[in-house]
Amino acid sequence: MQERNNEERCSCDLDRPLSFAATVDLHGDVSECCCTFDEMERINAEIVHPLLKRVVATPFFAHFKIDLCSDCELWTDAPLCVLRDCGVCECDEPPAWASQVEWMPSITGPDAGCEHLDDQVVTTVDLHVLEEWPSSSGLLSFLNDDSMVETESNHAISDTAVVVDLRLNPERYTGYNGPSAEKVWNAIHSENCFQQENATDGGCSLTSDQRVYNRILSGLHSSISLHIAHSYCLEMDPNKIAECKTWGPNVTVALERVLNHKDRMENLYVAFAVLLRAVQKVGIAITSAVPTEDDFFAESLKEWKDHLLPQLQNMVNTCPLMFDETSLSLDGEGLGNLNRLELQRRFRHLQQIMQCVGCDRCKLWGTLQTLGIGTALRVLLAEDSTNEIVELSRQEAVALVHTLERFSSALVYATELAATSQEG
Ligand SMILES: Cc1cc2nc3c(=O)[nH]c(=O)nc-3n(C[C@H](O)[C@H](O)[C@H](O)COP(=O)(O)OP(=O)(O)OC[C@H]3O[C@@H](n4cnc5c(N)ncnc54)[C@H](O)[C@@H]3O)c2cc1C
Repeated sequence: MQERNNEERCSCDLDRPLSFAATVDLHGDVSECCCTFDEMERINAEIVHPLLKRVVATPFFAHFKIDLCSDCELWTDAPLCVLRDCGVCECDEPPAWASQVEWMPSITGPDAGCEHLDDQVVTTVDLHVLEEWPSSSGLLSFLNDDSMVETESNHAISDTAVVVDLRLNPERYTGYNGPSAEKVWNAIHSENCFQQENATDGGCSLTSDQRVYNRILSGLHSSISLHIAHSYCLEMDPNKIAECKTWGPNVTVALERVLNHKDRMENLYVAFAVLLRAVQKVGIAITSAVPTEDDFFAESLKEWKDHLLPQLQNMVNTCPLMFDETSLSLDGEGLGNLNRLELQRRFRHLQQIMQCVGCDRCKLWGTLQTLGIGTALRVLLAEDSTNEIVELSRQEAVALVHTLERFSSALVYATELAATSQEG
């Protein structure tokens, strides 16, 4: 990580006395970043979060394609779900663009081979995604020698993949827990994350890139926990099987899982900073991923291009970076030396782990955010010196923006839940 002098440091002069971070004893610069907790919190609350919410509510950014039927290849899974909300609602009315699909699966309606989906199923395929996938060789392919991170653009779309409307499938409490969830989180933290080895000098043996990688995944976990705490089932419906009657915030869950753990909170800030920097850096590619001649996406393009993107670009000029990707450079010092194949291997493993999530709704959001994180690292690790132009597939653009929105919302929820706990 390059040291910045005082002039280069973040100094967004936003006049609002809000500091949730201070209330949970987080002061000064966020680790691995070049911004304080306070600055990051304010920028998110005042600029980024309100605009992101508008962007992800539009049709382009609200649709994501996923294969919920993929099997867990790593172990035999025994999921435990208590709510119907574990399921994913697919689009009842497929969006107009979905009707242009050239390829259709042989079975319409519920897929016989997919036990996860018991709602009415519309097995449509996103033509835009299909178009981008096979032509991904023209993109930054992470499977060739220059590759670093394998992302979805390297994978073929499976026959059982479905388009889902994320607005109908909010990330919230589903009741997924027990050994299945435990095993997934354990695989993420104890196998996929870089493990600390005892350094001879007794110090930290992880390099900066390894620490950032670990922090992003821990930040993802914090974000998921805060979304659960923010939309928790407070009372089950006694008249219906496995349905929730009353939804609301659960402060105890927020405190126990995240707010009382400074490291988990800090890692959420790091994850937010990394994703924000990636979205800033690749803004033009996100614009390019939105079809321009399709009226269905006009609002999506407008919200992104006319509102959020200019603000993000403005922030680059007026407020120095929150995260400096040169600290991740593969040619730099420290973990810059991270082996490209090793990073690729870890992401492939992470994708496999997400296939083992035993609840459809959780799998949807876990998979989307894995792709968002992978895309962010791909963007930040692209070598500027070669003037590499990063292109994003539809899926990557949606996942990247949505993952930033998840982390951004989680920071806001943390503030709200902490305030509620102090009131009580
Ligand atoms: C990918 C994925 C998505 C999920 N999505 C949902 C969902 O949408 N809705 C839902 O209700 N449930 C979801 N779950 C389940 C949920 O995350 C919890 O596993 C479950 O609620 C049980 O929580 P727990 O209290 O046992 O702790 P868990 O959250 O399962 O944590 C397990 C252990 O991980 C460690 N840990 C916790 N937080 C962090 C952190 N931030 N950084 C590092 N280590 C940490 C702690 O040692 C903790 O004991 C998901 C699980 C996974 C794996």
